[in-house]
Amino acid sequence: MLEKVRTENPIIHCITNHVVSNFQANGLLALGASPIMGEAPEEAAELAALADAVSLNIGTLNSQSLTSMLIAGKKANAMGTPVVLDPVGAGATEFRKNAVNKILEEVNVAVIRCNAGELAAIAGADWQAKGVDAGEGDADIGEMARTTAKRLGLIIAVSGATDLVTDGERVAEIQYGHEIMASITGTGCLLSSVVAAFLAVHPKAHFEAAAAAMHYYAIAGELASRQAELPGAFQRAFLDRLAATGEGELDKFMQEKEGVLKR
Ligand SMILES: Nc1ncnc2c1ncn2[C@@H]1O[C@H](COP(=O)(O)OP(=O)(O)OP(=O)(O)O)[C@@H](O)[C@H]1O
Ligand SMILES: Cc1ncsc1CCO
Ligand SMILES: [Mg+2]
Repeated sequence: MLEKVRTENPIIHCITNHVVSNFQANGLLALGASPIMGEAPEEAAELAALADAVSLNIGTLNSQSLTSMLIAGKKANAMGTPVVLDPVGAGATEFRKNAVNKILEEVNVAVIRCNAGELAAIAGADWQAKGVDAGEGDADIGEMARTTAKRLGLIIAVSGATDLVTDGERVAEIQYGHEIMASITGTGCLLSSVVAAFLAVHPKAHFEAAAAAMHYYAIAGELASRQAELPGAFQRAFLDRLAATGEGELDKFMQEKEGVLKR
């Protein structure tokens, strides 16, 4: 599924936050997609119309960018283009919570890519999120993801030490990755747009595409963690692994892991 992203080079329209915008664009380029960032309401419909997927991220939302997200999301829906939503810090403020609800009411979102704290906010579960970070809680993340995916009729891809992807019925669990991935900002945000890029080229298999994106990303992170121990070096190594990891490297990595588990 990864090679198809590289050969088709999909255009991803990102309305994202100003913390990660550059990292997100570079990560999409490393993957082999074509990012275009743009958040003016005046051009939101045109950008969404030329894109193969739309990636919405509320990390530094304001009323104008919310308007743009609604315009871009609706245009994408009308064109049959997939929309991914990253509800950054959904539980942190009323503004974010209301915005997520409004987007979910007005736009047909294919995948919500979030961390556990954001999922809990959407699910209405008891949870101590920590700003944009996942935080802590007792709720069963798998159960929360499944019931919320079913209720909203979409796919949920929740990241953390273990990633879960579910459409409410099927569940894929990804155990790869490394904790250093959470030590640089925006690994979740970039992941959301990587999911969008995989959806763009697999229109009939969104669940499989989201799971493949999460596998590729976690493995690239774990491979990069073997090359760099500190955040600055890791960010570089991670971009390099996103670019250099192909289907062959993914297969080799998973076979090695399997071997370790069996031993
Ligand atoms: N403890 C961990 N062990 C392994 N992988 C991790 C760990 N924490 C995060 N990751 C990986 O890092 C990536 C980003 O996930 P994370 O849950 O940190 O997103 P996020 O909270 O939305 O990040 P941000 O908002 O800063 O962009 C995922 O690929 C996830 O698998
Ligand atoms: C730190 C931060 N604040 C708003 S968005 C963002 C990027 C990580 O989600
Ligand atoms: Mg996030």
